Parts: sequence; structure tokens; C-alpha cells
Amino acid sequence: MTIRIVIAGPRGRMGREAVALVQQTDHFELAAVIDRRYDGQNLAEIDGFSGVNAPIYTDAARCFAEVKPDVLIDLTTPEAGKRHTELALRYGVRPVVGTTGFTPEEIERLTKLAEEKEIGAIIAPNFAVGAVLMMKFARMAAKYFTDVEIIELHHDQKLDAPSGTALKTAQLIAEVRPSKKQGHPNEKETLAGARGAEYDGIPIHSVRLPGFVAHQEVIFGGNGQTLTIRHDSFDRRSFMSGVKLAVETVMHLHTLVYGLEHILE
Ligand SMILES: NC(=O)C1=CN([C@@H]2O[C@H](COP(=O)(O)OP(=O)(O)OC[C@H]3O[C@@H](n4cnc5c(N)ncnc54)[C@H](O)[C@@H]3O)[C@@H](O)[C@H]2O)C=CC1
Ligand SMILES: O=C(O)C1=N[C@H](C(=O)O)C[C@H](O)C1
Repeated sequence: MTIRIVIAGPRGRMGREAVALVQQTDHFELAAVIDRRYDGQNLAEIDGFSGVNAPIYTDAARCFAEVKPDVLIDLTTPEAGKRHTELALRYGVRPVVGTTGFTPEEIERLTKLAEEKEIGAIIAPNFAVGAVLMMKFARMAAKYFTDVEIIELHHDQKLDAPSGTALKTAQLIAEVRPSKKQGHPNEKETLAGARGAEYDGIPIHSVRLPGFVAHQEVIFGGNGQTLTIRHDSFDRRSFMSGVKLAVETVMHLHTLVYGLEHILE
């Protein structure tokens, strides 16, 4: 069966890779794209997309109503991603969302909407298999090491901090370790922010520099030892096998799944 897909954000760093993935996959069809510009034109007319036939919409609701795709792949911005995901669910289109910057409350609200509509949805802060394993290993290690800090390193064009991956890693660790305040009880920041942000007592440090793509270290500390779990994405193609799996899987779901770890065998 051919899966008819709409991509939101096709001209972005991730969107371009997703367009290539859909073009290369026999059972995927690019039904349309949602962009901020070029309404009514065809993607084939845009620089760098020669031969890629897909109508461009700037209005997501009109796109879903007219094109009636099976799946939306959203790779945009936190604000647009939330709007597109909600609209997709309302129009019966299954969202596969790579866009990050959703709060736990927003994910909960979208989960309820998906259940109400009895439609599948996947929100995955990281589609790279190695990153999913890093998160799983971190959750395993947290049973044995209760002191942990997360350092995530990304390119300097990233809009959200901390990264969706860092937040998800902290949530997975918080599921298995008792909440605790780390460091010295009397520690004091002499420069605000020196100890990073905190999720359930877990410090998260965000580095933004040109040269990076997407990287994360989870550092555990214990008596006389540390354990570092690190993942590096050097190329955005690292995310595409996860996007493909998510598109195929979302067709069989009736609820929202948050995190690729729930669908990886
Ligand atoms: N889940 C994962 O594995 C990954 C997720 N990401 C996330 O994906 C998102 C996109 O990342 P990048 O491609 O690096 O960003 P980017 O800035 O290169 O691309 C975003 C694209 O979205 C478009 N856009 C913005 N508002 C729009 C709207 N209202 N309608 C349609 N298009 C709109 C922009 O024009 C731009 O082309 C970010 O939230 C990022 O954190 C990035 C890499 C991996
Ligand atoms: O913006 C990015 O680039 C990435 N965003 C995701 C995140 O916030 O975790 C995934 C990956 O780290 C790349």
C-alpha cells in the first residue's frame, strides 16, 4: 500500500532529507508540502527540488482538507509544529513529528486529542537509532547511579533549549531514580545559570556552536567512578531510518506514541 505523505518544512535542514527519503521509498508518495512561502506553486519550481512534483500550501488546514494525506511529517519550528500536529489530528491525518520544543503538558493534550479521534501519532524528539539507544542505556544506568548530568551540544541555529532529546532523556531517568537535589546542599551560583537548567533535579547544559550537528553526553557519577554515555549525529541522514519506521508504524496506531523507543524492536 502506498502511504501518501505531506511534509511541513520541506526546505529546512531536516525537511530536505525527508523529501529525499520519500522520493527514494517505493511505497511512499509525496502528496504535498506545507511551507511558509510559495503558496500555489509546485516544489519542482523551487531551487534544489527539480523533478520533485508536489503542490505547495501555506495553509495547513486547506492542505489537509484538499489533499487528504495519510501522514504528516512535521519538521518545522516549535510553534508551527504544535499547530500542524493539532490540525492534522482534527483532519484525520496521522502526524509523525520530529519538531522539538513541546512541553510535557502539550504532549499530554495532543495525546488526549489523538485518543479522542482514535488516530495514530508519533512525536519523536530523536529519530536516530543511536540516540534512542543512548536514552535507553541512560535509563538502565540510572538504576545504579543516581547522580547524573546531561550535556547536549547542537548547531547554533537551533531554536529550542534544552533539546527535545535531553528533556526526554531526563524524563526516562526520572522514571527510575528517586528525585534528588544533586551537588553540595549549600552550593551557590555566583554567575546565574552556571549549574544549568534542571529537570527533576537533573542538571541539563545546552551548548550551541557552529560546527556541531546533534550530540549528547549523559554523565553518571558514583564513588570513585564516572560513566559517560555519548551519542553523535554528524549528518542528518542519521535520522531518516527512524522517520521511515515512524511513518510505517503510525499507520497501525490508534494513540499517540512519544519517543521512538516505544516502536523500536
Ligand atoms: N526528531 C529528530 O530526530 C530531529 C528533530 N529536529 C527538529 O526538527 C525541527 C526542524 O529542524 P531543522 O530542519 O534543523 O530546522 P530548519 O530551520 O532548517 O527548518 C525548519 C523549516 O521549517 C519551516 N517553517 C517554519 N515555520 C513554518 C510554517 N509555519 N509552515 C511551514 N514551514 C515552516 C522553515 O521555513 C524551515 O524551512 C526542529 O524543531 C529540530 O529541533 C532536528 C533534527 C532531528
Ligand atoms: O535541532 C536539532 O538539530 C535537533 N533536534 C532534536 C532535539 O532537540 O533533540 C534532535 C536532534 O538532537 C537534532
